[in-house]
Amino acid sequence: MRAEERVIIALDYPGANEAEQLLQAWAFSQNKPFIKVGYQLFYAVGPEWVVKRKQEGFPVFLDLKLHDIPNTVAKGIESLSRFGVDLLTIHACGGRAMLEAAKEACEKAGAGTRLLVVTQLTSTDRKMLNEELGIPGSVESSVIRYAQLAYRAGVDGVICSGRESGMVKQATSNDFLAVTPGIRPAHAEAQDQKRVLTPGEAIQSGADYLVIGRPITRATDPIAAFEAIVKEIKEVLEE
Ligand SMILES: O=C(O)c1cc(=O)[nH]c(=O)n1[C@@H]1O[C@H](COP(=O)(O)O)[C@@H](O)[C@H]1O
Repeated sequence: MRAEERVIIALDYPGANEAEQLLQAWAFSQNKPFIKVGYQLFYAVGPEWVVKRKQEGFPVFLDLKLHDIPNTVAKGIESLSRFGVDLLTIHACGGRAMLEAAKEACEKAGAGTRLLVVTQLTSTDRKMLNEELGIPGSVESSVIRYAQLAYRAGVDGVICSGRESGMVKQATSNDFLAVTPGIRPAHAEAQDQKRVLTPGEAIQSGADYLVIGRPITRATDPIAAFEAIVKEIKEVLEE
């Protein structure tokens, strides 16, 4: 996979105008970047906008992080799979029956959509895990536990921080996708993220894709920021 294909730009914008302004840069390019549409944009623009981006050639990650009883999640995935996006997300803490039902629904749709499982959010640190959520042990051990559960349920991969991607691969399989948010170029502020790595570090640790939002979308020159990240990844891949 080329360096530019490993970056997923999180289009966390309030509406279509802001998102389209960024995507304009690739209007005539054959190599469109991977984009992620999350709650904020999806609830504002709806499915048609997402389907249109797919038709234009953008690989799309529709990140709605479903979490409910197995039947409800499976029916939700059934509806979402019709959009023909590349990636969808559900939460690991829904448990094995939920994960299996979601995967079955995704496969049944036959659109080739891959299903990812959110382990522990990258905004979670050990103190929060232990004291607020009441889950004992380290964040890493919880991520690995969820990743193994997800792997056994037959989904395609997990969302975890770059700090855990190598461990996830070791505990599951090298083909099991590790998609990592919480990416911050050196010296950038972590903001609400707790488990952060630089783009180069995340790739080095075995991440397949990096999800990056504000370091690109809030940069004074978002395209230059995207290109600098791609350059950093390239350097690591060529090492
Ligand atoms: O599922 C995700 O993409 C996700 C999981 C997670 O654990 N942490 C996380 O930050 N994300 C998403 O990744 C993006 C990170 O954005 P920035 O912090 O702006 O780079 C956001 O769109 C989050 O919703």
